[in-house]
Amino acid sequence: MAAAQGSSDVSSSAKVDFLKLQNGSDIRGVAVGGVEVTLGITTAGHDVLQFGLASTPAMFNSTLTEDEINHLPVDGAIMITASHLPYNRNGLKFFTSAGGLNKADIKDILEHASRIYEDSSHGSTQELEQASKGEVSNVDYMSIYASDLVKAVRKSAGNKGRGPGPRRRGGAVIGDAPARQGYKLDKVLKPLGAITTGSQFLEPDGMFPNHIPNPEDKTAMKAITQAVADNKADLGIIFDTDVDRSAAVDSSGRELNRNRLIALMSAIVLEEHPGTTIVTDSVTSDGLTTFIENKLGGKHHRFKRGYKNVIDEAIRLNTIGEESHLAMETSGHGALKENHWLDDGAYLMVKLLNKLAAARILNPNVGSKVLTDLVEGLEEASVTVEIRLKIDQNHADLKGGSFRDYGEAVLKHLENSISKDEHLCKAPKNYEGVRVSGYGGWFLLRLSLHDPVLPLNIEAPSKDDAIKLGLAVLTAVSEFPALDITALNKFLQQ
Ligand SMILES: O=P(O)(O)OC[C@H]1O[C@H](O)[C@H](O)[C@@H](O)[C@@H]1O
Repeated sequence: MAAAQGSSDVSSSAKVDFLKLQNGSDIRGVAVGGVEVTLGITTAGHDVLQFGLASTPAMFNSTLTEDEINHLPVDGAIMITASHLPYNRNGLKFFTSAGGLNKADIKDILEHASRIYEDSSHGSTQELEQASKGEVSNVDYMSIYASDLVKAVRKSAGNKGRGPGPRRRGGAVIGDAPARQGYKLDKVLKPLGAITTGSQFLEPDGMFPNHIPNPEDKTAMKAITQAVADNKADLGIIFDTDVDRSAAVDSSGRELNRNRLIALMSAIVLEEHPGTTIVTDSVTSDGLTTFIENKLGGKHHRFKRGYKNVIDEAIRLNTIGEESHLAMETSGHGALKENHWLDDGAYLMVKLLNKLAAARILNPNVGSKVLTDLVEGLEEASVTVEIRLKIDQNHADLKGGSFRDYGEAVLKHLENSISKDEHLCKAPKNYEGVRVSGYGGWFLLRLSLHDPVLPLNIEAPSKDDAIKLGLAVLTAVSEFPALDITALNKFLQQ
């Protein structure tokens, strides 16, 4: 199993000796990992609360919820999920009340686990079960968590009526919960008075038969947009598998994801915290910066790719006296200071529902246009592409070095080459890769966080301009034979 990273920087030692833990999982975790995790924990003498099918943000929340009857809060939580990755992958996310564990903590856990395994007698499952000392209880935590979300939205609506309960145009909030987290719709949206008829793919199915469970995926967004249109709904909401990412669609079918969702969240957060800094990943658009800084009066800090990087940077800014309340990636990961810096797709959607609920107090007929209006003025490029260039790790040109070194060499060469081009200008502030403006648009070439890949993002006002930017990259990278430039050539020849 791969260990997935969470989001905190609590010291490793504080977390080793969990007293009472719980585990929950997305749909594939139920089938694969839950039993083994529980057995491992009880064998070590600790009690386990099993939540069954759960979401990542809920698992973290269970470390904070005060509920003596249900033995809450727990000391630590483990979520079994591989998010949007295929059904045959799995991973673990670990939480304490201080947030998710970071890379160093996880390395520590893995080293501990490996030592314990080596020292153990490698007993059979039956022997382990017999040795088991901790107690296992089942708790329906998702109901507790969902009712807290409902309370949060009701509070925003001044506790009047049932909440946003969209009624215009047939009054529906449509959910597309890629076959995994749909059950939550009934527990959150229905009590708020929303009609959820037309919601789709709600039956848990770990094979993900309908589309990749990823709000960045075009097919996924098309599916929810179609459902909104078919049902004349006010709002569509879509999550990834473990609900730490989300996106929305307004009643006119306009997608509220990627830069647009960051713009929308920034508008909401900057109303509450004027002038605050919004931290985002590196592939956000120039239009987003203009929108945050000129229209909303905030500060845009474009940092690195990776939700953990973005969250940690926002936390760091606060510690050095720069106020930041929102850290968000174009992938749909978003964390708010008010929500313990947890990347929580459900909480982002609650913030949107809050906005809708508050607007309905003034005008009961108002729909999701309230949200769309908040991103009015966000400039968007006509052409937006991401092209991923693979590095062949076995190629002789690597000369035995790592793909990272090779990628760095490509980037260095690109940087030199663009400095000689009068049409191009290097971004004055940039935290990863090479970001360049020119021809009314920009490109960013960087190393992938995990893979032997150099992702290239290009945004431009026209295909011609995008091609000019792409050609500037091609000229520099063609000198590196271990780099597969097929995808770039294909784009340039289209
Ligand atoms: O660097 P890339 O290959 O584009 O991957 C970047 C992505 O990696 C993971 O999925 C992280 O969870 C995301 O936060 C990040 O955006």
